[in-house]
Amino acid sequence: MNKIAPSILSADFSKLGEEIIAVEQAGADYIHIDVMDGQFVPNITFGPNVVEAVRPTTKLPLDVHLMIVDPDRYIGDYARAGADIISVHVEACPHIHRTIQLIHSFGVKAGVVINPGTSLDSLKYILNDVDLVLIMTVNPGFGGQSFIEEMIPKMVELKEMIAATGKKIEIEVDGGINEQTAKRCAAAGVDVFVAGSYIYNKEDRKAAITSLRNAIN
Ligand SMILES: O=C(CO)[C@@H](O)[C@H](O)COP(=O)(O)O
Ligand SMILES: [Fe+2]
Repeated sequence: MNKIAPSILSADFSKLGEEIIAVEQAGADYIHIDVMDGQFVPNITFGPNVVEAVRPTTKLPLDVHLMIVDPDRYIGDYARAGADIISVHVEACPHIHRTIQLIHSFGVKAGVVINPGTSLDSLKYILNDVDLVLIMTVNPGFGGQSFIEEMIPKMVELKEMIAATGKKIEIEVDGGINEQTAKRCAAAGVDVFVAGSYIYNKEDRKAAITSLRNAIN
C-alpha cells in the first residue's frame, strides 16, 4: 500500500507535537522532516534537537530529508535523535557511496534524493545500496511550490531501474503534491507521497489525508 508522509515544514511550529499527533491519528505513514542549512538551500529549519523533541510524540517512522552541505557531519546526530530514515542529496555528497554506508552504520534506512535537474544516471552505481530514492518534484527549499510535470517520466524510468535490481526500494516524491499530482505519480509507480501545504494548510487534516489516500490507492 502506498504511503503518505506529511511534511511538518507547513505545520504550526508553536504546537509541533500536536500537529504530529493530528496527522498520525488521521492515518499518516511517515513524518517527513525537512532539514535546511541556509547553504544547500536558501532556508534554515530543524536541528537534531527538534527531531529529538518530537520523537516521543509519535510511533511513526521519522523520515528526515537533509538539505544540507556535507551531511556526513550530522548524520550521527540525526540518527541518535531518533530518525528512522535519513535521506541525503546526491548533489551534496562527493562520496555518496560512503555516506550511504555511514547512514546504515547507525541502523537507519538510507535514502538518496535528486533535484529536478539531476539525472537518474547519478544513481546507477549506488541503487543497490539504498532503501529509498526521493525524486524532488520542486526545487528544494520551500513548501507550497508547483509540481514540475517533467518529473513524471523520471519516476517511470526509476521504477524500471529498481525492478532490474530485484530489490525492494521505495520511490518517494516531494513537492507540489495534491490529489491531482499524487494520482499521476501513483500511476508512474511512486510508493511514498510527501505533502506539506496540501495537508497542513487545511483545517481538517483527516479529510486531507483521506482524499490523498483515495487518490493514490
Ligand atoms: O523538501 C521539501 C521542500 O524543499 C518539502 O518536503 C516541502 O515541505 C513540501 O511542501 P509542499 O510542496 O508539499 O507544500
Ligand atoms: Fe522534503
